[in-house]
Amino acid sequence: MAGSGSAHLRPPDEVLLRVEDLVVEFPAGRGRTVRAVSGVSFDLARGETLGIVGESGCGKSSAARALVQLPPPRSGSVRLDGLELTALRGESLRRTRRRLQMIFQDPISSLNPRRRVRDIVSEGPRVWSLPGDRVDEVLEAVGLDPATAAERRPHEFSGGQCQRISIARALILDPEVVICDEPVSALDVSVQAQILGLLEDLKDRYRLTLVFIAHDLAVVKNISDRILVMYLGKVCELAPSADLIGRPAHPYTRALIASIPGGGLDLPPADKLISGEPPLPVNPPSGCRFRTRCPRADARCATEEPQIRQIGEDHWLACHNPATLE
Ligand SMILES: Nc1ncnc2c1ncn2[C@@H]1O[C@H](COP(=O)(O)OP(=O)(O)OP(=O)(O)O)[C@@H](O)[C@H]1O
Repeated sequence: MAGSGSAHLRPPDEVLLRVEDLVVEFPAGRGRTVRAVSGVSFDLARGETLGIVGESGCGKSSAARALVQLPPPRSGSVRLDGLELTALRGESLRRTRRRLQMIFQDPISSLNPRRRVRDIVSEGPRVWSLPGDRVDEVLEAVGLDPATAAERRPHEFSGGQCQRISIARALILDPEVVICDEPVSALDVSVQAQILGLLEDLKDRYRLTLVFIAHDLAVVKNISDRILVMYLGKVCELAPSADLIGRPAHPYTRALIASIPGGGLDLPPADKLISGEPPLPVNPPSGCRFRTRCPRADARCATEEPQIRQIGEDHWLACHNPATLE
């Protein structure tokens, strides 16, 4: 049975990955802890792409890493096909982790500069004792010519090509879920579109389920089936992509959309929808965490934390004073 912060979760048998009440904490000096992720829940059906968006520091990467238990969350549940990952240790955790692969923001620094592409891509299968003879296949799948690319080293490639190599390195392990943490943020805009297109193709070809993290809503809006908006470690809003972009209800989601050039909605300028800087996660505001920057905040927002509730078909919101687009 889902808790009050998990009302938006689908029944376990309908989902491949189910994350419930995830809490991630880090030491923050002087005996304090920072709660980077504070009770986040979401799920993914097999073959679905979930976009997770929010400003830098809202806890997206911490949530992503907690899915693969690196490090394990402080509390909460992460279930892959019914298997509780937080209960696994040692070899069984290692084996299960192969099924969830991550792709990171900075492709160049995540590749060992001294090794040839063939060795980089085949390292995973060696470690996992899997057949490593798919190097050519996965290089071809990510749009690199195996005959020329496999014997070269990362510095001979552009940023976009290095990201293709990172994707090949993940694909060769035959993952079910690929967690993409800001995979195009370091790339030129034209290259971003190519990598996004590639991920969509690979998703169909290899029947992948994707978690796609970005600070920029414009990046996730076309690739995601559903989008989850996070603010200061909490879920603000979750809805199918077109619904979230077309009918945003949370003041923070509206501010994110207003900052997309040509966002398509008749919204006030972003600086009228959000003010100031995000508070420090070590000392979050009482009640609704967004209230200190929110033009719609009232007294209730300071005292009562909004719980997630349904406002439309599969559209979920945590806000006392949502906006509607008339
Ligand atoms: N290893 C760590 N030690 C201490 N604090 C951390 C650590 N990792 C993250 N944090 C803190 O947790 C909060 C969330 O960070 P996180 O990187 O998850 O956010 P993010 O939304 O992914 O941002 P970014 O896109 O900048 O990485 C921040 O306040 C950050 O300083």
